[in-house]
Amino acid sequence: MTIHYPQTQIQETKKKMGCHHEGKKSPKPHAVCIPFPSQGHINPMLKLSVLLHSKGFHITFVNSEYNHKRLLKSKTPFFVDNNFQDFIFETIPDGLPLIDADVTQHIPSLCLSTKENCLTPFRELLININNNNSSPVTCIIFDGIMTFALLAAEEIGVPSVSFRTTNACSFMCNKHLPLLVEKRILPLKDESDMTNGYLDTVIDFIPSMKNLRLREFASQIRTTNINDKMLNFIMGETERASKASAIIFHTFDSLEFNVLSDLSLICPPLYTIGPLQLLTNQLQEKTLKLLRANLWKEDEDCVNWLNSKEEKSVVYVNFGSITVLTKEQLVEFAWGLANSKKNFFWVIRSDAVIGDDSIILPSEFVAETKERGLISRWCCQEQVLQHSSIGAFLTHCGWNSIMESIGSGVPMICWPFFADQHINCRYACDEWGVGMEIDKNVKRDEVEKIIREMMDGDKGKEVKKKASEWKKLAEEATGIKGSSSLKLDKLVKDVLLSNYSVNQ
Ligand SMILES: O=c1ccn([C@@H]2O[C@H](COP(=O)(O)OP(=O)(O)O[C@H]3O[C@H](CO)[C@@H](O)[C@H](O)[C@H]3O)[C@@H](O)[C@H]2O)c(=O)[nH]1
Repeated sequence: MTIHYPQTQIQETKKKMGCHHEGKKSPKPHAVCIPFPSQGHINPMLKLSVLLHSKGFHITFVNSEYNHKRLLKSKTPFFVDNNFQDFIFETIPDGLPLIDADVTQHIPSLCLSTKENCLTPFRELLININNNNSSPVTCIIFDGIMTFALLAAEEIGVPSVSFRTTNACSFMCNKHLPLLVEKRILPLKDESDMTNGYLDTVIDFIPSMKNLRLREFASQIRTTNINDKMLNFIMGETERASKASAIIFHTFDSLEFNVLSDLSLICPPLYTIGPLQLLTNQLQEKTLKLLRANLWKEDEDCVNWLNSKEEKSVVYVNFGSITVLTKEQLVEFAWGLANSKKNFFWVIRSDAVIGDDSIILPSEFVAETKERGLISRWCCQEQVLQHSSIGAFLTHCGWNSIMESIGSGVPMICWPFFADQHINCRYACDEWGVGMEIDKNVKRDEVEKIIREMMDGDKGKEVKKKASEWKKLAEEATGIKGSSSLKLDKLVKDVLLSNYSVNQ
């Protein structure tokens, strides 16, 4: 797939920029950062933006109108009354009908809508910035699945960097989807392939990734239709990422060394910058360091409750911002937690259960666990994972959750839900040794058993040891001379300032 840059559009955009930035003296380099408009993408982009701000960049951070309203409503500390110098929030529409509810938008619709509808308002925004702002745009950092931004960057003549908020392994899998199609492994022959063992087909031709199974690839590719929109969306966005000036992965070198080496042969320059929270934690400027963007309102402080619990005695349960559970799954998890007899802190989003507005947990469960269980709607996950009372994290394996857990040395119980979470789970459990997997078809007995094993068993001991080893490596990567810190500096110097210095 090739991108065609319409020359007339490039000229048109430049014409609309009354004052071209070429030759203009720029007081500060100006990075426009545009995340995919969902929580798991906004968080890492915000952290990266804060880091760039600390390196002297003026930042414009572009949210969708829908999310901006929610961020104001959720009263996330420091977001509402932000008046940070040179850190500006702007909005563009995401193209979906506006709804008046704090819910996860339908992700496939959001993917297709941003692709179709966001270029025009984004282009207008860039023109406005360049016409009205004393520091014109000098680079664009766009979410890895928002490649329409490449075109806008080309039109205004600045470098553009793709920021993958998932890991290098999942990108490597996506890169090889066309080969799976060519080998007729995809699409599925018919619906029965979903259940007849076909998804266990071994895929042994992906560089540096051994013994993969088809089910570990992005779940959206499980289709019988070669023209399926999401299959083509993923292949298209992955292919177009190669047109960027560089690609950033939210990871660190030692974690994905082999895959990164092989990817570097077929991609633009790669920059591994993570775990991001370990880098932002080192910043001096407190306000920006604490800048967060919660789409859901945080519940009352859970820290007091955690403070009352013994060290490493609490199982933290959180399935991120997109996962939805059936009522049956919710109840199985509930009884698994109750029967394990361990302390637990469980976050259940207000829109996390299918077909139900309110959370319905059996009253016997509530009575049984009231002394040792806390349930909340949303929390500050980073803070929770760093709390000394947390002994394990029952997670859906969203990549941020894994990076936050690894950075805090917390072992994981893995229950992947969709997208890249299957490959994340596979690597967390089999390659890095920091996780134990729960069967998709969740049953209370298994939940109880795996929690006990993790908290008290021999396998649990091994996994905890690995988790603290990886924490050390993550700290090394983010130390002053660590690979992630050096890569961030190199990205700034070699890519993000390349246009800026030309203008000086
Ligand atoms: O109560 C909560 C729940 C979540 N979070 C934060 O929200 C983010 C959630 O991100 P993630 O763990 O990656 O889960 P998702 O929201 O599901 O993330 C989406 O985006 C990720 C990055 O692209 C992908 O890896 C996932 O598969 C995809 O579902 C993390 O930073 C959490 O710290 C909170 O602060 N409080």
